Amino acid sequence: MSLRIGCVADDFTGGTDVAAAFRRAGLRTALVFGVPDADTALPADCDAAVVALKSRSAPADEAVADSLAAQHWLWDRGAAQTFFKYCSTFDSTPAGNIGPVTDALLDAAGAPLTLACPASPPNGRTVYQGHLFVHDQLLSESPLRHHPLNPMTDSSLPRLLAAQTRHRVGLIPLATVRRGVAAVRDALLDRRRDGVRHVIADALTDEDLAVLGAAALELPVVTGAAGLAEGLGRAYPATPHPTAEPRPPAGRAAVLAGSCSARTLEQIAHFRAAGLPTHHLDVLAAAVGRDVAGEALAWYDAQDPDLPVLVFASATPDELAAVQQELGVAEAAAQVEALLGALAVRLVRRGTRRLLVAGGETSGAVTTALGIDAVLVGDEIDPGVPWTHTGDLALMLKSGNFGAPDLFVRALRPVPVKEPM
Ligand SMILES: Nc1ncnc2c1ncn2[C@@H]1O[C@H](COP(=O)(O)OP(=O)(O)OP(=O)(O)O)[C@@H](O)[C@H]1O
Ligand SMILES: O=C(O)[C@@H](O)C(=O)CO
Repeated sequence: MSLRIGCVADDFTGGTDVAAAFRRAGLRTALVFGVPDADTALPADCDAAVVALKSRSAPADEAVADSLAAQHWLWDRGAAQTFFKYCSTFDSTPAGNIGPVTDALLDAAGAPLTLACPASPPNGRTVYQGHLFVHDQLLSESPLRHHPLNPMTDSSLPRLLAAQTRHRVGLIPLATVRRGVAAVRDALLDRRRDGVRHVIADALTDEDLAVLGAAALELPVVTGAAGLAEGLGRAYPATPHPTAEPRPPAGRAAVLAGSCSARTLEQIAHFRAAGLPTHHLDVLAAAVGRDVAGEALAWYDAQDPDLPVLVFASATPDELAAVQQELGVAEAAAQVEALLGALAVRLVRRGTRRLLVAGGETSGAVTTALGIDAVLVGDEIDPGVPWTHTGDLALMLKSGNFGAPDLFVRALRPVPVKEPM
């Protein structure tokens, strides 16, 4: 069976988030890491595939080239429709690549226009009169105004997008969305007659996104975050799947954390408070040649194999600043990513079968070190945080701020071993 929908996501954990949304909508979904090639094999019998790139902060020409390569690969596997997934907080700058990538995907598809909506109501992201809200605050008044890479100081999506494309940008307001699918389709035709290429739509709820998804079913290119992906996925007629869903295997369980976000730090504290074993990686010691990975492995070998373990480099803002001051930001990140990647390989060799990785960059380092290029998306444990499967390994890639504080403990509970009949 060939794919029905293909998705290009601009980062790894965003890819995981959107893949979970397609699966929630009833589509059997694969997640592919990095630009795939002819040898990249998809799990059998998938309706949707998400190619997760690392293009969010990349220069526009590089992001365009990678996104087009992914789109062609997805077309070759039957995906007639392309969904471009960016962050629900529209992370980008005036020199950003959301506009250029969307224009390139539209040009390649020969499509006149696209529907765009980054709303993700379960995460508090809504769009009203073209303005993006984060919970009860405008984007530009939310903590995202201080984002280290892309400070978001404007909430107007039409203005943000107009700065990134030479084409016309328009809006479908909430009143039209609330009139239903036919009204949105009519509005799309009107905007097309007016020469608009990027049609931003308001949405406050999952029901609004279901209306938009149904109205966008025939568009070759649709863009947004996980909310619209789920709406679109629900508009596809259900198909039966002969292949059984994989379950997380029994076997040792471990967390590798490189994310320093507040939520990850809470999750680590919760794991420790639950009495489960944790081990801290000393990044400065690794930088001066101490065998920090070897020490971590010796620690792992000494633990009760029935308990999940957690190995972390994650640091508080003050600790992080001190390490970065000593090593430089890039060198510090490279040390951490090399350590966690090498550890992932050695833990899996020693029998870890459920591996939870915290952090987008960290996830990239771990999947690369493990040589994993595609996984099948399985049970979602918290919104946007599913188990994924490859061979006899279950992998969970967690975005820094995703998941409840007790996620690590809940996700890594022992898997009941089936009684023999
Ligand atoms: N102790 C440390 N010292 C210096 N750098 C660290 C340390 N711990 C982690 N890092 C670096 O911090 C960065 C964390 O980014 P990562 O993307 O993994 O997490 P995140 O930003 O919380 O997640 P997301 O991208 O999903 O929001 C990584 O590059 C990691 O190598
Ligand atoms: O859309 C979101 O907020 C997330 O999937 C994400 O992209 C976080 O980096």
